[in-house]
Amino acid sequence: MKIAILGFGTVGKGVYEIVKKANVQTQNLSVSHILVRKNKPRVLKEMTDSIDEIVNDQETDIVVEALGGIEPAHQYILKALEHGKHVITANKAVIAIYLKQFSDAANKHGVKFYFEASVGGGIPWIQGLEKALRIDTVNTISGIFNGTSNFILDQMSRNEESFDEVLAEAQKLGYAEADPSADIDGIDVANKLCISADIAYNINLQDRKKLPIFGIRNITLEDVDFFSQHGYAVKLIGRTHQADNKFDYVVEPTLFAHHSLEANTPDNYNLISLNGETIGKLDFFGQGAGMLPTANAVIQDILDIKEDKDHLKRNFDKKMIYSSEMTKADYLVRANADVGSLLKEYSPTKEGNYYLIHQIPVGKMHQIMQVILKDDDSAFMASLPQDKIKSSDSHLSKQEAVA
Ligand SMILES: NC(=O)C1=CN([C@@H]2O[C@H](COP(=O)(O)OP(=O)(O)OC[C@H]3O[C@@H](n4cnc5c(N)ncnc54)[C@H](OP(=O)(O)O)[C@@H]3O)[C@@H](O)[C@H]2O)C=CC1
Ligand SMILES: N[C@@H](CC=O)C(=O)O
Repeated sequence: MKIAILGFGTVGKGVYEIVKKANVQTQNLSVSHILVRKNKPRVLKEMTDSIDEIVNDQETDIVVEALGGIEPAHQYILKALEHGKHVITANKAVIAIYLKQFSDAANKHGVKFYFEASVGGGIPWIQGLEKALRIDTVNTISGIFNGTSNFILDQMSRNEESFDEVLAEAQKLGYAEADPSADIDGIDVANKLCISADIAYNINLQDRKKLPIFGIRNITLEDVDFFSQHGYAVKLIGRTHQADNKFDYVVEPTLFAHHSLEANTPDNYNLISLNGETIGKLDFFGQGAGMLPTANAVIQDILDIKEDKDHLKRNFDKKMIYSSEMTKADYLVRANADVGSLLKEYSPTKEGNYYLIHQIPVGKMHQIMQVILKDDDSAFMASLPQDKIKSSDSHLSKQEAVA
């Protein structure tokens, strides 16, 4: 099979490297083209700057899109599908918006559109989710979906390195997005959660403007220490659950007890869980970012196409209602401004600059946080796992009540 790779950065190079290694599974694969920008030197004979040359090449079977971003990735994927090429992409930003359009185009032109690498890097998450859905309704999806933010939080807590230092390291290691604000502001998690929810619920969740998304941009070493003193590690989490034709959805920092699986997910690793009716809780763990793990997931899709393996078919046309009130949680909010009055309905208690708020609807907490940020743009918040905060030995239950 001949493969064209669009984009020769971290992922594109990883795919090229694995195909070139030509092991037993991949020995009949070869790279026909590599799309690079006009101004780039052509250091490999496969390089071209013409997408038309690629889609019009009768011998190219599969196009691997690894450019990133929305345009021209969106147009190039459609063009390749319309020219009868199978398409594989790792680009969650473009899939989160156009999954239905790509799937419809692939069906129309009798080709496959696969995207395992787009969520969870090297973890076979999409495949695991689709397999669970063959039998079960999946009610909950949650977990650590971003390698860069996990690497940052892990290094901050283990080595007391500053946020900026660790972010620079994550960029050097090829974990971060071209614009790393997607990693630290929760947008990348939101894209991956959106793709997962689209598949799990068979919906087309395109408009995420009103969804609660809060990242780790404002976290400090002092926050990490404070949480740790109280027995918790902080992780950036994506979470959705459905019931009675409604679903909720949130991206936010969350605290986990030191002994939990989440707290022990290190480096660039992801931990994604689903809950199905008969299977119960299933956890998926592995490297969520990085050149070779991500390229490995792309090659798995290539081999599925080579072996003519179908993935789950979805039309993404179910209508469900998003509810911001479906779930309540306890939160810790760190703010320099006096925010007690904003939160008084939820019995806040206070320790230093940290407010503990009880059982507030998730959507409401995110709305209030937007107000708090207007007074203190360095404020931070994290939710708490329900079963932990109520334990009588928790230091957090011994805080002062806010008048
Ligand atoms: N890195 C990772 O661990 C993972 C990445 N992904 C996804 O994979 C995709 C690629 O990521 P990654 O490889 O890390 O990104 P990189 O920035 O390392 O690579 C992208 C490459 O594509 C090139 N490129 C961008 N636009 C064009 C264009 N119009 N024509 C030709 N070349 C272009 C870039 O060139 P230039 O540098 O000149 O802009 C760059 O060389 C992204 O969607 C990302 O979200 C998914 C899972 C994991
Ligand atoms: N920037 C992303 C790359 C993989 O999806 C991450 O850090 O998880």
